[in-house]
Amino acid sequence: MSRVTEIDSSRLKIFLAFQNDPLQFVSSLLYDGDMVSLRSSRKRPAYVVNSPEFVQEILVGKDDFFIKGRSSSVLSRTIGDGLLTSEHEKHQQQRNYMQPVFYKERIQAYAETVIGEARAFADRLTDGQTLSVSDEMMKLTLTVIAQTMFATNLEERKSELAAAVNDTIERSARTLFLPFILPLGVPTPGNLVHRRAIRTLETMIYEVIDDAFNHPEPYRLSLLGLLMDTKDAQGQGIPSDEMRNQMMTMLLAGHETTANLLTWIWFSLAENPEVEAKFHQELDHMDLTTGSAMENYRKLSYTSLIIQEALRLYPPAWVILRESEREVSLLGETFPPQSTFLISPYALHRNKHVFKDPDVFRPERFADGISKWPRFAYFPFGGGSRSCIGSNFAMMEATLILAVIGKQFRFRRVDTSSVVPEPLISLRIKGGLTMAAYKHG
Ligand code: HEM
Repeated sequence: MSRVTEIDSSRLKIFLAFQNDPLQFVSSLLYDGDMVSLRSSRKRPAYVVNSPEFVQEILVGKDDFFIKGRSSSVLSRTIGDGLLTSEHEKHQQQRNYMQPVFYKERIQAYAETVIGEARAFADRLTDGQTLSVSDEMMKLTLTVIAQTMFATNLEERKSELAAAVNDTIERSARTLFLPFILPLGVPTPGNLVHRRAIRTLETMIYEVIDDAFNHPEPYRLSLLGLLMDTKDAQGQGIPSDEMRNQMMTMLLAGHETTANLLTWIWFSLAENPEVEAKFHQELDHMDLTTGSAMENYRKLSYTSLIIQEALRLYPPAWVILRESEREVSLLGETFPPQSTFLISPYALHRNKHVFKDPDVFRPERFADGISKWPRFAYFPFGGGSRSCIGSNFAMMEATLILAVIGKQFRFRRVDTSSVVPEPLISLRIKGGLTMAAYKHG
């Protein structure tokens, strides 16, 4: 019997349902079969993948049959050919030269920066202050990325650059699932906003690259320093437009994801006082001002469970897209070239047959590890050759930011409006999240 089922609806209805509410759409198909065909065009069929086995086959087993396809074309309008968007040998080559930025020793040094920035943020907060937690987390993670990856202090340009990153992400997300992609050169209002945002980011990036060539020493241990030192077999260095692409990649991939995750966590802690109490109990027993940042990070075991649970319920990368380049056989089923596969961690992480009470925020479910679930039932950082290169960095960053701020403050919502997830490039809270900060301890 085929493991591919066909959805019982017209193409137009499917298209509209997806456009209207992508999360609801993918979730509604979760129990309709291991792989659900969307009855899209015969030439370019599309499928929603529901079974961890198929996910593993696509991301790992048969990964060389697939490219990122549409998601790459949309993002490359901003990033160019960077690690997130490049394909084939070029991707492999870029992954090899970028990997050392994420070596353990480097992460240790970044951890000190994270602690410093989180502490500066907490020191500025006052008891009873109302703030946009979503905006503040964006600015905080942007500062961290700029310091660790580009050895650059953004200071007063933080808000402008955060807004520019936001614009590029919003414009890219709005384009991702449109029936056709209008070239960026067409002067629609949306494209003009997008182009302006790219210019803002590029100006900062090229200023930093110029400065790094003139005064290399301060940049030596950053991504930029690594890019400047990298040579190919012929002794050729990386051209500055490729450096620009990799820096743009880090701005887009490495800051919004973590900021959204943190925002979801502050929301979840406020909604789940028992979890919040255990979180504070862990922090009360720790002195984050002594010992190395990395040592402290390793001791924050309950905080780490909270993060894993938030990554389950609110995975920033809510969808992973793949397109087959040629005919491919997956677990005995054959799919034609140019088939699109929609893999949604958001939907799969809520499978009631895998996770008991899937909608409940319960960090303890991770206490004895994840090996009790099928592989790829839980995969917030993707998998295979395209898995997240920054996953260790992200876990360290989120843990230390939560701990440093959580040691002094708790947050409460200031209104009762419902919190709605918004699936852009990464999963946000629609309209942001405003909360009040209260000092404790
Ligand atoms: C909670 C935070 C994060 C989450 C949930 C996340 C998730 C992901 C996922 C699922 C992928 C794979 C996408 C695919 O297969 O199509 C990915 C790729 C990537 N991520 Fe992350 N990410 C996070 C943070 C970061 C950070 C902090 C950085 C950099 C400092 C980063 C850099 C990248 C890059 C460069 C890629 C592309 C890797 C490649 O294709 O070789 N991410 N991320």
